[in-house]
Amino acid sequence: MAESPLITRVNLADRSYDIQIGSGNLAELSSFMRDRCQGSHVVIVTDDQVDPLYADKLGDQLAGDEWEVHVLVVDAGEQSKSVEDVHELWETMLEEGADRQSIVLAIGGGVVGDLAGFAAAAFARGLQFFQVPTTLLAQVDSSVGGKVGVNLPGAKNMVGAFWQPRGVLIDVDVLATLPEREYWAGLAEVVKYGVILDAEFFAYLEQHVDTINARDPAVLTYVIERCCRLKADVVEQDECETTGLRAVLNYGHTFAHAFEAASKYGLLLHGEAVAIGMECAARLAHQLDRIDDDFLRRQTALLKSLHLPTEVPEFDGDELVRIMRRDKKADEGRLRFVLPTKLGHVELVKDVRVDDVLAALKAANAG
Ligand SMILES: NC(=O)c1ccc[n+]([C@@H]2O[C@H](COP(=O)([O-])OP(=O)(O)OC[C@H]3O[C@@H](n4cnc5c(N)ncnc54)[C@H](O)[C@@H]3O)[C@@H](O)[C@H]2O)c1
Ligand SMILES: O=C(O)C(=O)C[C@@H](O)[C@H](O)[C@H](O)COP(=O)(O)O
Ligand SMILES: [Zn+2]
Repeated sequence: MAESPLITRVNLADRSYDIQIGSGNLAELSSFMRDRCQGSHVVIVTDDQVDPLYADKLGDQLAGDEWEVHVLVVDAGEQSKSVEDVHELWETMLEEGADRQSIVLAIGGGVVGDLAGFAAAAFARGLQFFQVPTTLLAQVDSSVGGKVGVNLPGAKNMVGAFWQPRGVLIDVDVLATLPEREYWAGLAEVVKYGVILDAEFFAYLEQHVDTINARDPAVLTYVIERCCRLKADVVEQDECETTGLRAVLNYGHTFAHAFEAASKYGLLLHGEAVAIGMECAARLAHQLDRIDDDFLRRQTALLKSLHLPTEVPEFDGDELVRIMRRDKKADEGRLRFVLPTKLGHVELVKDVRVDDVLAALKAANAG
């Protein structure tokens, strides 16, 4: 018999919600939603790869349980996280009769979650929203915490909102169909959680590399639950990144977002960019005498053992720095980076010198 799902709660006053993690629990989607929202009109947003695998059947499940269902399908991939795509979603939602009582349900990876969440946040000034994340990255990170939005060509996630879901339903079974590259990319955010918040979890990852690479369901369930809990603890204390605490979740992302925008979102997956970004951030911290050789060695080794890249592709360093100045953490154009001091602890560091950033980019490739 399947084990009962785990539930972890994100406590945010009247915006609190459950993250349910289980195996085979997508069968309970209808009751999961019914217990947590008003209304009966559901707009499912998914992509053209997840639709035939999961969203189509989940739509049938909901329709069979007396929900009125519309399924909106975008092209798979980062290019769909655009102003044009969200505009098209809004137009279609209007045509399909969506109103303030409608519910937006994202079924897919982080692209679908961020896009659908932003469509929900702004349509009629805010619709109820649920997440069914189907990539590892979305299960450990993007479906939790309420950051939703789209990219501009020159700046990642530049237009968006904080809009919490009513609930997040995670079924680890769906990871069985995830292509290897996408699975590995999700592991970058997993490693991030160990580095920024939990040295013991980092050591657990080091000790379980083989079972993680084999997608062992019990190990994955533990990993997903731990990441969701670590993220929820941060989000509960700084929901809208106002005190600076939430910025710790951005470790490696100042570099990562610059790589993604510089390559027009077409070269690296987000998780791959984060892995390289963490390597660069660690190199930067090492240059600034904030971490020792052992930290650097362990982070690089773990990333590599999980099939993640650590070398920076051919980019113009000055162009990367220009993009980094638009990072949402930048302070009037002055660069700020999340840098570690030891495994399990990072800090937001201001006034980092451009020469040090350029040197870190070079050092990532020298190691
Ligand atoms: N909001 C946040 O807090 C947050 C956090 C981290 C990342 N993100 C964002 O998430 C995005 C990346 O998300 P992603 O890595 O999930 O990429 P993605 O959404 O593009 O999904 C990756 C690919 O896997 C396919 N796929 C999804 N589930 C599948 C399954 N179960 N089986 C087979 N194929 C499947 C998709 O069709 C897609 O082609 C980026 O835009 C990033 O900025 C947001
Ligand atoms: O939830 C957060 O906060 C994060 O920073 C998580 C990141 O993994 C994620 O990529 C996020 O979308 C980055 O946000 P941004 O504000 O830097 O665009
Ligand atoms: Zn990320």
